Amino acid sequence: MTHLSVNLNKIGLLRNSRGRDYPNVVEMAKRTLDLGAFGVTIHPRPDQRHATYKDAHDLKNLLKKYPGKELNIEGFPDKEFLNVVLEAQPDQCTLVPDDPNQLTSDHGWNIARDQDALRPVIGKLKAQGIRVVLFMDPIAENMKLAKEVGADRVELYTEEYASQYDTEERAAVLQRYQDAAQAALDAGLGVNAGHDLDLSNVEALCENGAITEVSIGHALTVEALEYGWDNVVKMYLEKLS
Ligand SMILES: CC(=O)[C@@H](O)[C@H](O)COP(=O)(O)O
Ligand SMILES: NCC(=O)COP(=O)(O)O
Repeated sequence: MTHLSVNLNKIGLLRNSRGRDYPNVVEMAKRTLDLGAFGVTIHPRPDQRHATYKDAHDLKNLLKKYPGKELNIEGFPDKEFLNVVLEAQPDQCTLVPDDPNQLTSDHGWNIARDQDALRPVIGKLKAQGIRVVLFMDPIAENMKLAKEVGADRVELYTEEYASQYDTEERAAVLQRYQDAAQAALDAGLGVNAGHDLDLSNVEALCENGAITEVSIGHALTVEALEYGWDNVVKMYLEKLS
């Protein structure tokens, strides 16, 4: 079984588009957890275009009422982001090497280049009992270094898997992700995955059991326009069970 963490960024985007608290991110998180999701994720970006730093605190307060469920906060570890994470104390923090002006996340860490910056950040988060995840491209050779800089898990960046899923490259690409996941496990890391996963491609990625948690938001929100939020969350839970 793979845990489902629903990314609420697009709920935040809809909310921010009218300047009122509707839809309410905390209400959607509560609804999602009550449906059986393992957790919720937000990825607040410096411009707070969708998820906000206030959402981090509000969601943390909600999760206090859900023992065993988790809050995952993703983002680039700049000073403001780290202050928010250290205040909010999520269960998990996924560090993502995004520039502020990126449309969305589109690459994993270059740990060999960034290790001196990452080590103290990871140490500070872990000292607070926060599980630390590094957002990584599916390159098996890089997994040992993720462990060496102190990460607890990696999150495999799955855009390439998703974009190749409906092509004849599917099997080869999936094998590369499975090899990267196994290399992470062999290095003593847990394995998460996310970005562009959807109802059609999530099952094949997770069926060998190597992946502990997927975080899904964009496609899930779009699919909910067709099937309804509750039905879509239940559909993912069924596929990941
Ligand atoms: C790291 C990752 O893949 C997700 O957090 C993704 O970046 C969502 O961000 P947007 O919702 O801004 O696309
Ligand atoms: N880490 C991936 C995530 O949180 C959601 O990515 P997406 O499903 O919005 O592409």
